[in-house]
Amino acid sequence: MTLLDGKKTSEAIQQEIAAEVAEIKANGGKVPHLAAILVGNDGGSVTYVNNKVLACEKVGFGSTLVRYEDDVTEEELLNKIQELNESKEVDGFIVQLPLPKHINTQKVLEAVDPKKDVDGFHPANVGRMVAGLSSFLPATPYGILQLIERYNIETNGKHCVVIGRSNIVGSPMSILMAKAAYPGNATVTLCHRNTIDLAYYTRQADIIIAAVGIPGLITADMVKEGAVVIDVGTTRVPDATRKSGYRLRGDVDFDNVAPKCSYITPVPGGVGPLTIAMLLKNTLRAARNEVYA
Ligand SMILES: Nc1nc(=O)c2c([nH]1)NC[C@@H]1CN(c3ccc(C(=O)N[C@@H](CCC(=O)O)C(=O)O)cc3)C=[N+]21
Repeated sequence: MTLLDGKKTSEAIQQEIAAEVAEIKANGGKVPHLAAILVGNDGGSVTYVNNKVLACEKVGFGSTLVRYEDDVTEEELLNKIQELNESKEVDGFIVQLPLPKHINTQKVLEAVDPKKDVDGFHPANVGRMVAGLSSFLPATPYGILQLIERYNIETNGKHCVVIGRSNIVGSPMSILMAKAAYPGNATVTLCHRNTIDLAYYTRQADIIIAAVGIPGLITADMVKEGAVVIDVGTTRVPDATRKSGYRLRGDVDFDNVAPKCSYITPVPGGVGPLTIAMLLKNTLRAARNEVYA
């Protein structure tokens, strides 16, 4: 069993990005700049956004964090998005999800200029991805592709079972793994909450990608010997022995599943860190105008 070390892979990617930033600086060019909009004080969201901002500093990007209280109006958010769309300084930006209930998330995501949509959530980028055109790939699926590629994991003709159909992970992942490309060329099954007998599918899987947010959903009896298991879940569960009061748990029962696997991602230290690295990569691509050239 080989651990897919997301931390190490993420650091390698961030070093590559830092080297490119140094080159941009040496040539007197503009340093890439990422902005993030964060609404509310939820501990998880605050941590993730802070990690993104810290990662920007580490690779030499500029960064801006725009914070609002939970009672921000949709209009205020849309005005800020307009300002960021027009900003000469900001190359790409994200609106951290989830947003409060009184805000129409789809309307907000559609207000982002697709050229600055480094989360890849705008329908224009989703459509371009599906059509096989150059687009911003959502950071988590993009990170999973990087892990597969950098560990030289075979995907051609393999049966890949994706669990979870979210717009940000499961759905795009299923599309990307079926594409005529590497990583890709897999036979893909997309399972979700309406799937009858999930284990029937997972037991046939060469590659399992679990992205549902149910801790420990995937147990050892559901996994074929030698399978590749990628765990996207990062659910906070109470843990009195930790200073923070919680710990992160994945969708996979790691201790019992890992011995059966050829490759497996840990949680934390698996897919999560890649999400940050690929957000930076997308920001670099935005700054270079690579996607909509
Ligand atoms: N507009 C938007 N874009 C996102 O990309 C986005 C979002 N909203 N909303 C929430 C989810 C979740 N997400 C994670 C990012 C990093 C880790 C990550 O780095 N996790 C570390 C642990 C971090 C910790 O200690 O909490 C790990 O797994 O090792 C996890 C989850 C991005 N998301």
